[in-house]
Order: sequence, then C-alpha cells, then structure tokens
Amino acid sequence: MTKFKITETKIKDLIIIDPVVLSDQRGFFMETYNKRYFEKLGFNLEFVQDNHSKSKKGVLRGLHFQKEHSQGKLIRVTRGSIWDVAVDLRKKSPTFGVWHGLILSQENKKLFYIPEGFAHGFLTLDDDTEIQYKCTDFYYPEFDSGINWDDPDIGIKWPFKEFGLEEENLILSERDMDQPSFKEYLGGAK
Ligand SMILES: Cc1cn([C@H]2C[C@H](O)[C@@H](COP(=O)(O)OP(=O)(O)O[C@H]3O[C@H](C)C(=O)[C@H](O)[C@H]3O)O2)c(=O)[nH]c1=O
Repeated sequence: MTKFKITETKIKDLIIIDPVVLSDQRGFFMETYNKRYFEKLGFNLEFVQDNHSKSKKGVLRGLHFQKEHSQGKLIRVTRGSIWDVAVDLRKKSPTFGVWHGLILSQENKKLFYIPEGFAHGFLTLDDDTEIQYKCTDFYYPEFDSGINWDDPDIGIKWPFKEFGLEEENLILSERDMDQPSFKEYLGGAK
C-alpha cells in the first residue's frame, strides 16, 4: 500500500513528501514516517532527535546549520503554516548555494526532507504555528552556526508581501539579527 508520494526538487536529495491521508467519519490518519518505506524509496535515514517549536506569525528563524554533525531534517507543520527554505551548502554539489522554498502547513500536511549539508530557515505565516522535525544527528551548540537570512549572494526571495508581512516587523532572535554573511561563511570567518 502506497504511504508516501515523493516529489524531487531541482536540488538532489532535497525532497517533498506527501503522506497518504486516510480519512473516515472520525477524521484522518496518516503515517508521517516509516523507516521501511523510506528505505524502499532509497532513503536510509536514522533519526536520533525530534524537535518541536512554536512561533507567532511573522517569526523568521534561520538560516541555521551545524558546522559539524550536520543534521538531516524531516520537517512538518502540525499547526498553522510556514514558508520553509533550504540552502545547499554541500561544497561539491552542482547546486551549491542554491535555495528551494515551499509552504508547509497543517492543511497541506507536506513533509520536507532536508539532507545533511544544508542551511535551514522558515518564516511563519500564521499565529501559533508549530513545526515538528526529526533530526539525523544531535544538537551540538558548539557547532551551531548560521548565515544571514537576507544575504544578497544567496538571494532568497522571502514571500513577505504575498503573506502581508513586512520585513521591518519581523520577529527574530538576537543571533538571527546578526548572522555572518555568505562571504564570511565561505571565508571561514566568525
Ligand atoms: C536547535 C536546538 C535548540 N535548543 C535550545 C537552544 C536555545 O536555548 C533554545 C532555542 O534555540 P534556537 O534559538 O537555536 O532555536 P531555533 O531558532 O528554532 O533554531 C532552529 O531553527 C532552525 C530553523 C533549525 O533548523 C534548527 O533546528 C535550529 O537552529 O533551544 C536545544 O536545546 N536543542 C536544539 O536542538
């Protein structure tokens, strides 16, 4: 029985997963991860940590990655909606520095698998938005790092206007207000 529909992106191994939603008079049931099924699809993933965060509308978290112990992430939104974005930081990748963004929401139930070697960020489009994601390695604060979400060399087209958000009113953490540029990241600075 098919449990997931995989959609590839222009970036190798960065995939969008649509779980099969089984509805009945009570509501719905869906499997959101199945090791055996993912292996059949060629994704042999070992998750060791689950994360869950809640954000107000207009929060931007990112662009984050771990310099060592890079984490693959299987992301989904269980309440509200986000515009999620991944940036390919795999040095030898033909799509190095390329980004891909999409809407993940309680409604569309999509999952986004971001492999190791990517930076990750998201913009929340609803109040009380909750995301839950599985990680292929543990959190190592000493390796926690980032790149400026608005870096011109990466050029992410954040959909502020499309969702009635204003860049100047974004809600950011202290560190996300002052992340290194892509050039600094490339130069190994900071
Ligand atoms: C990531 C993480 C954080 N923390 C602690 C550290 C802080 O005391 C607090 C908030 O951490 P932070 O501000 O780094 O949370 P986010 O801004 O949501 O960071 C995450 O956002 C982007 C989008 C990601 O993909 C990463 O998972 C991660 O970088 O939780 C932990 O205890 N464990 C963890 O795995």
